[in-house]
Amino acid sequence: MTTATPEIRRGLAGVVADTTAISTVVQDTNSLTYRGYPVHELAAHRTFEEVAHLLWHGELPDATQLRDLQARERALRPLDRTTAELLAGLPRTCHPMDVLRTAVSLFGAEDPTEDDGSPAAHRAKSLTLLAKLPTVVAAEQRRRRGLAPIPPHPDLGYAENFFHMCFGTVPDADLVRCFEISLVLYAEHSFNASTFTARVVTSTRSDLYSAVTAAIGALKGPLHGGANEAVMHMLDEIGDPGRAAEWLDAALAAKRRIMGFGHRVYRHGDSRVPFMQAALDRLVARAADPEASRLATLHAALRQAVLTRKGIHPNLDYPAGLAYHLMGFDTPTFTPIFVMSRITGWTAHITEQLAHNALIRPLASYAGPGQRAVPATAG
Ligand SMILES: CC(=O)SCCNC(=O)CCNC(=O)[C@H](O)C(C)(C)COP(=O)(O)OP(=O)(O)OC[C@H]1O[C@@H](n2cnc3c(N)ncnc32)[C@H](O)[C@@H]1OP(=O)(O)O
Ligand SMILES: O=C([O-])CC(=O)C(=O)O
Repeated sequence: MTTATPEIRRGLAGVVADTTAISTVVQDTNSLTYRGYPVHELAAHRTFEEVAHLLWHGELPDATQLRDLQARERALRPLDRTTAELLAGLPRTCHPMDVLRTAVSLFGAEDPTEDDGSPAAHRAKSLTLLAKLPTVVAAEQRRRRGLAPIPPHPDLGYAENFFHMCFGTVPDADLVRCFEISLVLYAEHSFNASTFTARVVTSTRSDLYSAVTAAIGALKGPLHGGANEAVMHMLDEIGDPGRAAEWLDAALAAKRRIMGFGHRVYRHGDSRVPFMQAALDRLVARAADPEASRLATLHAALRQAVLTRKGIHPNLDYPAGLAYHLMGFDTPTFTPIFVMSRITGWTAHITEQLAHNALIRPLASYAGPGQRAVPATAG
C-alpha cells in the first residue's frame, strides 16, 4: 500500500486558515478594506480613533461614541509609577520593541482581570493598550536621547499627543495628518504574521496580553514590521543617490533581501503604498532642504532600480520608513509606531478568534531519522 505524500505549503503560503470579517485585500481592484470600507478613503477622511472604533465594533462611531472613546483613551494614557520605573531601568542598549514587549507583559501581570476573556473585558484591555503604548514609545525615544519623559496631554488628540510626548511640541496640522494617515494604513492587514501569532496564542485560550506580547515579537522581525527601520538603515548605507543601482546589483549578487520591497499577498504592488507615498511627497516638499531632497531622490532611484532589475514593488514600510525619519523620529522608534497602530487590528482579531475559537495546531511532515533504539549510556 502506498501512502499519499501530503502537500506541504511552506510558510503556509496560499493556505486559507479561517474566515475573518475585519479586513481583506480585494485582488481585483488591488485595494484593502476595513469592515468593507476602502482604507484609502478612511485615511483621507477619518481619524485614527474612528478607525480603531470601526475595527473593534464593525461600524464607524457616531458623535457620542467617538466622544466616549476619546475621553476614555485620554484618561488611560498615563503609566503608573512602578511601570514607568521598571521600564526606565531596562538596558538603554535594548531595542524599543523589547521595551514595548516588556511593557505589555507588565500590564498583563498588573491587571487583576488578565484572565477575563469576556468581550467587555477585551474591549477595556484593547483601549488601555491603545492609550498606554504611545506613552511607552515616546518615553523610550526620550530615554535613548538622555531626556526625561513628558507626561501625556489630556487635551490633545491621539496623534498630536504622541508628538507632544516625543518632542514637547506639536507640529502643524498638515504634518500631523501625514502621521495619522500612516496610522490608518498600518492598522490592520488580515492574517499577517504578527496577527496570526496573536490568533495562535489566543486559540489556546491564553490571555490578551500574552497574545499581544507574542505579536510584538513577531512584528519586530525585518521580514515584517522591522522592515520600516531596515529601510532607513539601507538608505544610510547607500548614501549617494547615484550609487543606488550599483548598490542594488551588489546586494542582489550577495543574495540580500531588499528591505521594504515584496509582499506575500500583493503581486502587483501594495495597495497602501500610493497613499503613503503621497504623504511622503508632501513631507519632502514641506522640508524644502537639501538633505530631504537627497533622501527622496535616493528613495526614488532605489525603487526604480528594484522594479527594473527584479520587477518587485515596494510595500508600505518603504515610504513609511522615510516618512517617519522626515517627521523627526529616531529610526528605532519606527517599528514601535507600527505597534501603536496595529494594536487595533491585533485586538480586533483576538476578539474574533475567541468568538469562534478552534485551537490552531497544524501538522508536520516528519523528515528526521527513522525510529531507532536508544543506545546504552556510556560507562
Ligand atoms: C508591513 C509588512 O510586513 S510588509 C513586508 C515587509 N518586509 C520586507 O520588506 C522585507 C523584504 N521582503 C521580503 O523578504 C519578502 O518580499 C517577504 C518576506 C515580505 C514576502 O516574501 P514571500 O512571499 O515569502 O516571497 P518569497 O520569499 O517566496 O520571494 C519570492 C521571490 O522573490 C524574491 N524576493 C521577494 N522579496 C524580495 C526582496 N525584498 N528582495 C529581494 N528578493 C526578494 C525572493 O528572493 C524570491 O526569489 P527566488 O524565487 O528567486 O528565490
Ligand atoms: O500582510 C502582511 O503579510 C504584512 C503586511 O503588509 C502587514 O502586516 O501590514
